[in-house]
Amino acid sequence: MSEQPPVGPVDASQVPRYCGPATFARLPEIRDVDHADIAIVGVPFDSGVSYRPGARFGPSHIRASSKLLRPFHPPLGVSPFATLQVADAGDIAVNPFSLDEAITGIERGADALRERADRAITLGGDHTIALPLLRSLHRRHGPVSVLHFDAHLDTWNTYFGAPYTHGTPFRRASEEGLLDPEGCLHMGIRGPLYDAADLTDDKALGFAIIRADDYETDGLPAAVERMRARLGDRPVYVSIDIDVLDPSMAPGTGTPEAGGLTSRELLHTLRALVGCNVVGADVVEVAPSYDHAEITGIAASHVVYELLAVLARNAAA
Ligand SMILES: N=C(N)NCCCC(=O)O
Ligand SMILES: [Zn+2]
Ligand SMILES: [Zn+2]
Repeated sequence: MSEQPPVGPVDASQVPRYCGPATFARLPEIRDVDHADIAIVGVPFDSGVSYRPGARFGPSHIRASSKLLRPFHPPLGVSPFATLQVADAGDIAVNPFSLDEAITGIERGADALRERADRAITLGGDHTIALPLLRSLHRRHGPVSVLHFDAHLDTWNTYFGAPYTHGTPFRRASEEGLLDPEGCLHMGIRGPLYDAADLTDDKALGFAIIRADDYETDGLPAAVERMRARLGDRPVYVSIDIDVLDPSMAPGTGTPEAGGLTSRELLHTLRALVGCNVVGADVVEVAPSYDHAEITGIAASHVVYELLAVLARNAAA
C-alpha cells in the first residue's frame, strides 16, 4: 500500500450517481493512480459459450449497475475504497474470432496488469476466461485453490471437439497443473449432467462439491464451515459464475438452471472468506440482454463489492 490516501470514488453528494464516470463504482481509472492494490478489469469475450451468447457485454453492464454502491460495508466494518486503492483498469480487448488468440491475449493482459496492480478482480466475459487468468496467476503463486461458484462443474472435456470453451476451463487448468487438488471446491452445483461419470471425473481432477441442495438440507453455516475447512490457508482464486444464483435473482445469463442460491446466500458465503488468502477473483457469465431492471448486474456488482470488503478487511488485519 502507498503512503498517499487512496483516491476514492466520485462523491455522490457532489456529483449525482447517474453522471459519469462509467468506471466500476465510479472509481478512478488506473492511469489516474500511481499503483493500485486492486484493479477491476473487464474481459468482454463470449466466443466460448455453448448456449445463449451475450456475456461480452457483461463488463459494461456490471459497471453500469455499480453506481449505487456506497463507501461503508457494515457487516465487516470496513470502507474498502478508503482502505485499499481500487481502480478500474478498463477492458482487455481480445480477438472474438480466434479462441486461441483470445486466450493468449487474456493471459498477456493479466500479466501486464500485474505491473500496475497487486491483485485483479475480473469482470467477464464467459467462463472460458478463467483458464488464461489462472495461467497468469500460476506464474506468481504456483498452484492455487479454485473456489468455484457455479451451477455447472465446468470440468467437462470438450464441446464439438473443442478443448477451450466455457464448460471446460477447470479441466484444462487441472491438467496443466495450475490447481492445488487438495483445495479446490465447487459451490452451488445443481441441475442435469451429461453422465454420472462427470462427477467421478470432476473428483479425480481435485474438486470437492457443496451443492445448492446442501444449502437447503444442511444450512448456510455448515456450507461455510466446510468451505473454510477445504481452503485452509492456501492461496485461493475465487471464480464466480453468476448462474450460481437462482434465475429469479440472476436472469441475465447464458445457461440458467433452476434451484440456485439466493444472492443473500452468495454474499454471506463470500463474506466468510475473511482471513483467507484470496489472490484473485472473477465474476463471469453476466449476459445483459436477458437481464431485467439490472437484477443480474446489481447482484454481480454487489458480489464484487463483497470481495473488495473481504480484501480490505484482510489488508487492515
Ligand atoms: N460455464 C457456464 N456458465 N456454463 C457451462 C455450461 C456448459 C453446457 O452447455 O453444458
Ligand atoms: Zn455456469
Ligand atoms: Zn461457469
